Amino acid sequence: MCMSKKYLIVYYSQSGNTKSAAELIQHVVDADLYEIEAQDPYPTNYKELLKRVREEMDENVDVAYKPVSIDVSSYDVIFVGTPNWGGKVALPLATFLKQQDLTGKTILPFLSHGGVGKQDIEDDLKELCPGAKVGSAYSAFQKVEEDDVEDVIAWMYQYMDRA
Ligand SMILES: Cc1cc2nc3c(=O)[nH]c(=O)nc-3n(C[C@H](O)[C@H](O)[C@H](O)COP(=O)(O)O)c2cc1C
Repeated sequence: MCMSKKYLIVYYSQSGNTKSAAELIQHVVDADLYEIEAQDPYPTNYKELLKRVREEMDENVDVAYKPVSIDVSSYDVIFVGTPNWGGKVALPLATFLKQQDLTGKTILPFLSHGGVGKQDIEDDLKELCPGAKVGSAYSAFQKVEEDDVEDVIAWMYQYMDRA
């Protein structure tokens, strides 16, 4: 991967799994790292969390996120990390992405899932980031460990010439 490019990692993580992948990526590539958080924190109780997210998805809510100062225009490659939420990008991160102009940017998605894999998350990202080049996602079951670093490097290096 060309090191003169500027790299950003932006992610949402409800229970820390996507965060572990974000931190592993930052271990490999010199990137600025930002976490998106919901303005109104989600319940810690899993049933209540699912209920709220289901309602927000049904009602197509743009879930607000806590103010964060990221100027995406200064980056060439943006690693975007999300948990799989019903085959979609986590809602506060989706709101953030919708509000950015990512035209011409390379988006490298990574995600954590609970057993179903990446489903339609790449397509969801393409819709959320019109004009961006969205690569194929690195997908992890729950948390990544240090041992996964070789897989992460192999995934990143697919984009060496293009990113
Ligand atoms: C609202 C919600 C919806 C989810 N939907 C799915 C799903 O459709 N498929 C799946 O494999 N996992 C699903 N999961 C599980 C998460 O993707 C999984 O636990 C992930 O590791 C969480 O990452 P995080 O710790 O970064 O939040 C869902 C979790 C939540 C909270």
